[in-house]
Amino acid sequence: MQAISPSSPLKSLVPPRRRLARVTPNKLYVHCIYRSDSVHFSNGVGPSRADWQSSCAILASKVVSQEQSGRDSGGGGGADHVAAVNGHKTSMELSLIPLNKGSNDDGNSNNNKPMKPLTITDLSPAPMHGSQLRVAYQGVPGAYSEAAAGKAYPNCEAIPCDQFEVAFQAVELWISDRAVLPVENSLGGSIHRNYDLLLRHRLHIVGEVQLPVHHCLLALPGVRKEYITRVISHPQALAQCELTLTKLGLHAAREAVDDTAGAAEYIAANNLRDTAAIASARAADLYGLQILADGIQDDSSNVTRFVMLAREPIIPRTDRPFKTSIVFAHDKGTSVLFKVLSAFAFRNINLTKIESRPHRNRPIRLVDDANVGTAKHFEYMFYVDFEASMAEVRAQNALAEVQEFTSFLRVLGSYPMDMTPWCPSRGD
Ligand SMILES: O=C(O)C(=O)C[C@]1(C(=O)O)C=C[C@@H](O)C=C1
Repeated sequence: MQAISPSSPLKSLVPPRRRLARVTPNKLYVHCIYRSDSVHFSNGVGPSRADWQSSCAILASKVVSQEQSGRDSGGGGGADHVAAVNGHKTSMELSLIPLNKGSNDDGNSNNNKPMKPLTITDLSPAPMHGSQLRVAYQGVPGAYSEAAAGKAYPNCEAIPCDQFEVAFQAVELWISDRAVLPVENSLGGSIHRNYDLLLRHRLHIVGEVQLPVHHCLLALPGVRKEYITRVISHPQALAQCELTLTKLGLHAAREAVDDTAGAAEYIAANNLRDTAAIASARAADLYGLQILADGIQDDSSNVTRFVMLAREPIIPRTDRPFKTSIVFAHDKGTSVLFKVLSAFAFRNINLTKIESRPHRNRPIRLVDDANVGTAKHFEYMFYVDFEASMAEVRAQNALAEVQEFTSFLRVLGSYPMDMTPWCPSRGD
């Protein structure tokens, strides 16, 4: 992986008004896997389930034809599979593979010969500016996000950005091909800011990586622990090392900065002899700091999960384990969350994560009760990750059912799960 200059992370790229893609309340957004844009349906009277179904029809038709042949040959299947047809039982009419009406290079007519089927690479286009994939991340070189970019795309050009939002913009404005974004850590929990940004922007999750995070306490050469009055780092890193810092006998003030490596760079640039940074060993190398303490995370199996974002979704597959991430807001009614979750449980779809965030556009729901007055509930956006590919009929049916109980539903992405063996190690 090649990193670009430490001193110049990308800064905000467009005026704020253009930056924000607002989510309209009470609208149903469902992402159609085969399109670059999102399908946008009104959630008023009329189209609801049927709309979502037709947006998935192309996908369903392919899967159903496979399912059908499996069943015909005694391959099993059930009610779930049949329902997935979404009224498009004649699946072939929706085939994605166009017929080539022209001639081939020899001048021979090849009418009605199917062209080569589309592959993942067709829909996940290679960069236009050369062979190297450009991957935006928040922070400066030496940040864990840069390491995650390298794990996800080993030969990429990593592009530092000063904020998470800038990493999104870098992809949207074609400065970068992908963004890598931390979403949760085993000690610190969810990175809420990024959940909110996933909703505000229209990028697609195309992959995930889990990165063991191994923190070091860094200071200028010659500085001893006793001189340290301040420890600076990313808030997540400070939280991940809270207990160990105390155990080390450091009674220093904690101060949050934008990223771990940026903290190291700041100490070096300002020759701060009373300040230490929590960052990676690679950051120590890059900025000429010494390691005062190694492996200071409160748990040795500290791990951060990152997602990769792109302008286009990838085609979901069934030949390897996939995960799908969705976000929804529930509709009126009782036991809605229970009903939504059971749509997955009934189909044996494992949920790996559920997260709720305030519904910014509609923060409060009023529930009138003649006897006791008006109850005010908070409204939420629910983010759910589940272990299935959107190419699976059971996943399509689960979402069709979820849609009945939700006022808003969007598929953030269906992507291969990170299946690399788990080995807590130096995460730098
Ligand atoms: O500051 C960095 O080095 C980052 O890449 C950010 C970040 C985060 O946001 O969680 C990434 C991984 C670690 O959990 C700590 C910090």
